[in-house]
Amino acid sequence: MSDLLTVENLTRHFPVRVPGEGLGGMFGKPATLKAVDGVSFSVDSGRTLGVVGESGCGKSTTAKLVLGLLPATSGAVRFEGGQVPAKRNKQWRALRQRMQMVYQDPLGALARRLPVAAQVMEPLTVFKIGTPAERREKARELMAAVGLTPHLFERFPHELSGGQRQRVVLARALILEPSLLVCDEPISALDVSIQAQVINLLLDLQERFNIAFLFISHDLKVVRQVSHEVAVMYLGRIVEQGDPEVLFQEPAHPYTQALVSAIPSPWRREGYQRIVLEGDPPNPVNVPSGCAFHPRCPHATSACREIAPRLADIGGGRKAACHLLSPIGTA
Ligand SMILES: Nc1ncnc2c1ncn2[C@@H]1O[C@H](COP(=O)(O)OP(=O)(O)OP(=O)(O)O)[C@@H](O)[C@H]1O
Repeated sequence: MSDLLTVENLTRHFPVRVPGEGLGGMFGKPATLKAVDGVSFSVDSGRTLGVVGESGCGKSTTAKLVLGLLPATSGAVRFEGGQVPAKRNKQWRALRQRMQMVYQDPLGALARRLPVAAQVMEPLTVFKIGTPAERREKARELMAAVGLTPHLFERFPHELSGGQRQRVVLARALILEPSLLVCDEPISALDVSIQAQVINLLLDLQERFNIAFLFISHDLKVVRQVSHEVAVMYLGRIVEQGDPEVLFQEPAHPYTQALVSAIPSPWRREGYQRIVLEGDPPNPVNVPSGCAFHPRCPHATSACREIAPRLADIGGGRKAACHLLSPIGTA
């Protein structure tokens, strides 16, 4: 199975201004915010890579870089054998047909004054695919595939429930037959009772259409359920990556251990204690030296304060960026 999506050493730094001292600091000192800082991964056809990490760790920025919605500062994204271009040119538009995005807020993603069937059909019109009758037929097919009944087809988004709207968004994303769906918190705006339905639908669609997912969420339970592989991000970097069952049962990196320890029990091993992280929440403008996690890490040594660990193989198909887990080597 060859990689569908390969991300190599991707970085995105934002120029920002931070409050400074004296009069000159009134307007803020220029600084660099490292939202994504050297991220590499790959996703195979029909597989799911789940990306987790606390707010601000760079998940959404990674998604935008993959889709070419944001230019990278450095690094590369390869999709279906081609480089995703930095500019929105003809090649980018062709690739974008094959990778689609599902956002958190389905209402915000849909036009208010257009019946949902017309919105599902729209990508075919934009890309001039098929005749009007063929487009209508394809839209009906897709809406049925995501579990929308015909009496809803001509309704407006505000006349649907949150779950139905997310189904519309999915039908529209699938109509161009993408091979990759980038899902950024796709269920977090939905009622808990509906979340499971949408997750089951995503799993079903993946099996039927062999779609790969880059699945971003802060909900570790959902990520464990849907993912074939999980990447844990901290301050713009992947700190641990591997099979979800192993990673969630036996988290190796101290940060993953803390994340997993916060998940309500049946998941936790017997005797597994909740780990409360000390120290301030991370600031991507002022990334700590060495291992960025060291100020909050209960096991940090002097080496951790000085040398940035690289993401290295720690056995069992797992990778971690931690000096405690692999011999010292810088990132
Ligand atoms: N356009 C921008 N300009 C400056 N900073 C930005 C910009 N976009 C994102 N950031 C910063 O980059 C960092 C990563 O943001 P990102 O949205 O990728 O995080 P996230 O992990 O998706 O967070 P959340 O789970 O809250 O959505 C944050 O510190 C954010 O404030």
